[in-house]
Amino acid sequence: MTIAPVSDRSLLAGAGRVVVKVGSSSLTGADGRLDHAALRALVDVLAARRAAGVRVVLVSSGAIAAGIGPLGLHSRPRDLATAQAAASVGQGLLVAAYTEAFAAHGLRVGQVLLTAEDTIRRVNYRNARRALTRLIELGVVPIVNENDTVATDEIRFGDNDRLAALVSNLVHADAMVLLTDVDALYDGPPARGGARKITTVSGPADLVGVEVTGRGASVGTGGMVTKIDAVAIATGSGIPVVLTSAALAGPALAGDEVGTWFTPTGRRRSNRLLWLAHAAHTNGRLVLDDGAVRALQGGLASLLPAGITAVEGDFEAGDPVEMVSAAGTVVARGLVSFDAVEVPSLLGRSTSSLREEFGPGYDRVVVHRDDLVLVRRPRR
Ligand SMILES: Nc1ncnc2c1ncn2[C@@H]1O[C@H](COP(=O)(O)OP(=O)(O)O)[C@@H](O)[C@H]1O
Ligand SMILES: N[C@@H](CCC(=O)OP(=O)(O)O)C(=O)O
Repeated sequence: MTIAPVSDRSLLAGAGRVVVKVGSSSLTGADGRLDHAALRALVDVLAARRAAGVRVVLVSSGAIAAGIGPLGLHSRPRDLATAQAAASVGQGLLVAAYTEAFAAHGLRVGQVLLTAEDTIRRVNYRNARRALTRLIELGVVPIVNENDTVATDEIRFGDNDRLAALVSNLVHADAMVLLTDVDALYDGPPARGGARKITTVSGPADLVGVEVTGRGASVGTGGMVTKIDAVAIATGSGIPVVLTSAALAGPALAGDEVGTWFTPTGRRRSNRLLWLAHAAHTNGRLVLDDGAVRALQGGLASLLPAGITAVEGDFEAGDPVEMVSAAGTVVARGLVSFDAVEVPSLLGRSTSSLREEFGPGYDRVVVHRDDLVLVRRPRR
């Protein structure tokens, strides 16, 4: 007797915990303002999944879009300060709309605002994880967004796609669903015409030749590029992803054959430093000698002062920095334990000579291995 192959997507139908991310483009009308009917339609679908026993965490964009109308703006603000002001006004309205729509189904929501830093600093990370876990246990639907008002240009997600991938990892989601304004990934920007739909992606090799652009809808940010980055983070840590349109959220969550299905490529792993591995911005660079590069790539070593040949940038202890080889290849990212001004006097020195000269406290590692993540360049 032959057993019919079980579609991977059946995983979704039986998932216990799912992170759903909805983009600004799916929540706004042609005028760029919040589309309440679209929001309610999404909530109806999510509430039905909750009723079926699935714990849903919603990562929702739309704060800036929701602030456009009330502030009398005509389009999405380009400068950071006005975008932050719009997010400040819009986030309250967005969550009020969700609170009302979920309440119609007898469900409570909880607002969770995160910054990129919350996903790398150990204390913040643990806090965020604890709070999200408790909300889920209490039967609340967490509604997550980036804390736009305090996020700085230097360290921010900017789009919610990667944030959703990190949240998926944080809450140990069984699957992540990315909802946008196209029904699937295509082999080129669909607006151009002639592009073909891709139904399954089993690994990076399936993306070779696929053209994705960073320009999305006028209210969205990051286009398909940040979604593919988010997919790499999630699938690389064992979480399958479905990418489809908000209109197909119901079938997607039920495990039907809609959108693009991305199969996991890696295993679940320690996740605190995931964002650091994929961060666009670091505050400085440490140049390493060959021995230090080999030691870090071995996977067990911390970075000692003796392996550093040069320091670049202006950082403080606790900031994210890149570690590069003599040829300039990024080997790792990590949280540094000295200020930039302190490092030059440590260069090339053994920890015992540092202790003798500067006293205890200066014999510590420059980047501890618990605060360090190796960088493997994505193949595009
Ligand atoms: N290869 C591709 N396949 C599908 N969509 C693509 C592709 N390349 C670019 N896009 C664009 O990405 C857009 C979605 O990104 P974005 O506007 O940032 O959405 P969201 O607000 O949902 O995050 C789509 O509207 C589409 O035009
Ligand atoms: N935090 C921002 C999200 C930025 C954004 O537009 O993201 P997305 O639509 O998901 O590409 C907001 O709520 O407006």
